[in-house]
Amino acid sequence: MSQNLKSIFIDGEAGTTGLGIRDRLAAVPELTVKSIAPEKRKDPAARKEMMAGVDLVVLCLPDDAAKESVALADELGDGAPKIVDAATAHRVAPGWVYGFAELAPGHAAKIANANRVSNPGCYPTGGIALLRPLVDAGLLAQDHPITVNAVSGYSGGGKSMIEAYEAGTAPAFELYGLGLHHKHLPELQEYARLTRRPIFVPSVGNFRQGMLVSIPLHLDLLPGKPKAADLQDALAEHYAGSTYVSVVPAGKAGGKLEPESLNDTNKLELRVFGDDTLKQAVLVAKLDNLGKGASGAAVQNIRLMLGLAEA
Ligand SMILES: NC(=O)C1=CN([C@@H]2O[C@H](COP(=O)(O)OP(=O)(O)OC[C@H]3O[C@@H](n4cnc5c(N)ncnc54)[C@H](OP(=O)(O)O)[C@@H]3O)[C@@H](O)[C@H]2O)C=CC1
Ligand SMILES: CC(=O)N[C@@H](CCC(=O)OP(=O)(O)O)C(=O)O
Repeated sequence: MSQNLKSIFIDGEAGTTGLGIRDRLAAVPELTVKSIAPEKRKDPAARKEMMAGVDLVVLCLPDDAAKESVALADELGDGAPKIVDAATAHRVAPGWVYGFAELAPGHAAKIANANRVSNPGCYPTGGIALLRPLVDAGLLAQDHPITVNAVSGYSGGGKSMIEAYEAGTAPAFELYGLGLHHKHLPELQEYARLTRRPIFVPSVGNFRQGMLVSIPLHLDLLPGKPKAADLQDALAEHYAGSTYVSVVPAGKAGGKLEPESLNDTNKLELRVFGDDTLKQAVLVAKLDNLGKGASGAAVQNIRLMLGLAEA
C-alpha cells in the first residue's frame, strides 16, 4: 500500500449517509477509510483516538453527536483532523465553510483551504443552486418573497424513515415542515443571500431516493421584468464548465419532471419552466438526496480538502 494514502474516519459509518460515503470512498485509490470496532462506535474515547490518527473525519451523525465529535476534535489541538460535517449543526456557524463548491466563483478554493466544512442539506442544495446566481446577477431582489416547494425520497429521513416506508407503515405522500421552521431554512436564507425568510414546504413520497426542489416566480415582479430565458441564461452562465451542475432546457421535459433519474450520481440539474405571456416561471432543481444532496457532495468536499483532482 502506498505511503501517501490519506486516511479518513467516518463517524457514523453505519448510518444512511455514512454508508453512502464509505461506498463512494471505496472507489478512490488515494484514500483509505479507517473503521471503528462496531461496539465502540458511540464511545467518545475510541472516536477521539480514531480522529487523532486520520487526516480527515466525516461526521454522519445526529446534530448533538456531531457537536460532541467536534468538541472531541478540539481537544486534539494541532493534532485535530480536518472535518466535514454532514449534519445540520454547523451550516451557518462561524469558522465553518459551507460545502457547496459551486456557490460562487472562488468558493471551491475556500473549501480546499478549509479545516472545517459543513456539508449542505439536500433541499438547500437545490434551492441555493437556483436562487443564488439570480440574486448575484441582480435578477432577483434579496427581499423578494420566495416560496420553495420540494419532494424527497424517503431515504432523506435516515434509518427510521427508511424502516417505516419499507415496513409499509408510512403514508404514500406527505407534506411536512408546515410549522414553517424546517431545519434547512437558516442555510437556505443565508447562502441564497435572501433578506426575507423564504417559505419552505417540503414533502416526502413513497420512493427511496431522488428529489425535486421547485420555486415559482411571477416574472413581472422581478427587477427589470426578465423573461424566463434571461433566468436560464444567468444560471447557464454561472454553471458554465461545472462538472456536476447543468442547466437543462425545460422544453425537453414536456411540462413534467420525475425525481429519480439522477440517483446514484453527484449531479444536479436545473431547469427554468416559463411562459412569458403569462409572465410566470417555475425554477426546478433535480438531484439525488443521497448524492449531491449528501454523500456525493461530501466526497466532492473531501477530494477538494485533501487535494485530489475532481472525479
Ligand atoms: N439521509 C439524508 O439524506 C441526509 C442526512 N444528512 C445528515 O447526516 C446525519 C446522519 O443522517 P442519516 O445518515 O440520514 O442518519 P441515520 O439515522 O441513517 O444514521 C445515523 C448514524 O449515527 C449513529 N449514531 C447516533 N448517535 C451516535 C453517537 N453518539 N456516536 C456515534 N454514532 C452515533 C447511528 O447509530 P444508531 O442507529 O445505532 O443510533 C446511525 O448509524 C444527520 O445529521 C442528517 O441530518 C445529511 C444529508 C442528507
Ligand atoms: C425526507 C426527510 O425527512 N428529509 C430530511 C432532510 C434530509 C437532509 O438532507 O437533511 P440534512 O442534510 O440536514 O440531514 C428532513 O426534512 O429533515
